[in-house]
Amino acid sequence: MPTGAAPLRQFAPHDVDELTDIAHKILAESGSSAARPELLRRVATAASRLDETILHTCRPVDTDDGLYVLRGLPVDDAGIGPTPSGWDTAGDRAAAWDVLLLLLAAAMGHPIAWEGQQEGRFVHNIVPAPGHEQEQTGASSTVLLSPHTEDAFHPGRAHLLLLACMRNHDAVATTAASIRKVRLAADDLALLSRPVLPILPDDAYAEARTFAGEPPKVPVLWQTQAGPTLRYDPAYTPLDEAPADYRAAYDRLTAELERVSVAVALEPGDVLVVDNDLVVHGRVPFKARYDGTDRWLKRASVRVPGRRSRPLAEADEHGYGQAALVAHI
Ligand SMILES: O=C(O)CCC(=O)C(=O)O
Ligand SMILES: [Fe+2]
Repeated sequence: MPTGAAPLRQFAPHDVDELTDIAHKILAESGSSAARPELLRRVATAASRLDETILHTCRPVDTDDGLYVLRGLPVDDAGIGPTPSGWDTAGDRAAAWDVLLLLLAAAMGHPIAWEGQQEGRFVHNIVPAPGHEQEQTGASSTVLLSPHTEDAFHPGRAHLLLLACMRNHDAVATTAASIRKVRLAADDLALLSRPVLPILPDDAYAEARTFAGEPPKVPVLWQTQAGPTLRYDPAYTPLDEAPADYRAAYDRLTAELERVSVAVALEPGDVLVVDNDLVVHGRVPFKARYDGTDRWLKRASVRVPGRRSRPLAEADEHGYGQAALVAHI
């Protein structure tokens, strides 16, 4: 089974019909999947009336894997048209899936967007883009996208990340590693729970990268009643500024995350739901085709109201001037 060790949650056929019918209806009423307030309101109303069995399938992660795959929703490969050559040309392509993903997101919490990323869209298109092959962003391909917490630099980052697969002919895997499977010595846990280094904004946020304020130092690990959570993005963490013992502990965490990492090769219609407090995700390297048949994911981010999985001190962080737009429902 290509999803590796990811727990699979299958939608029943009549749940699939309900979700796709609602998505098409909302899209027809709204004319476009661009998330205007009216569309978000329609999605919220529809999400609040979803069938109990759908809500049960979309329940929070309930294993130490920290993730699951939703399966059963259809993708019409011919109908969605060619894979766009970049997020900026995606526009309304596969728009019914934008609505579908928002509907699932709204069933789990509040969908969020970022003013500074993909023009404030609530559903991002993740496709390999010419000229970006080597970046540490979703647009890359030839490099390993190293494991990271999504939007780790920001206190308003998502609690859940939803990755929906439109197309993946080469079965390119998303990687995922859960902190709940990691084994570390008590000394390492203690050291990594101290605020020693900042996490800087990633390359997807051009404006935040020029922010003048002092970068806040943040802990990598945090203990909650349910177990540890993490905030980790080595590609944007200035590790050479830390003392040697801290760096060594960080390296041991990295090695452990590698040890427990699973590869999830999404199939069209799969929706990978990742708990962003438990799991770091990445992507294996691949060769982009640039012929309209490339791998194509859609991504939504969710905040879960009332969750206590993070240090209270995060409330004082400036977030590098970036604001999360929350679709309050
Ligand atoms: O391409 C993937 O599988 C994951 C990319 C990624 O890190 C993201 O979309 O946040
Ligand atoms: Fe990511």
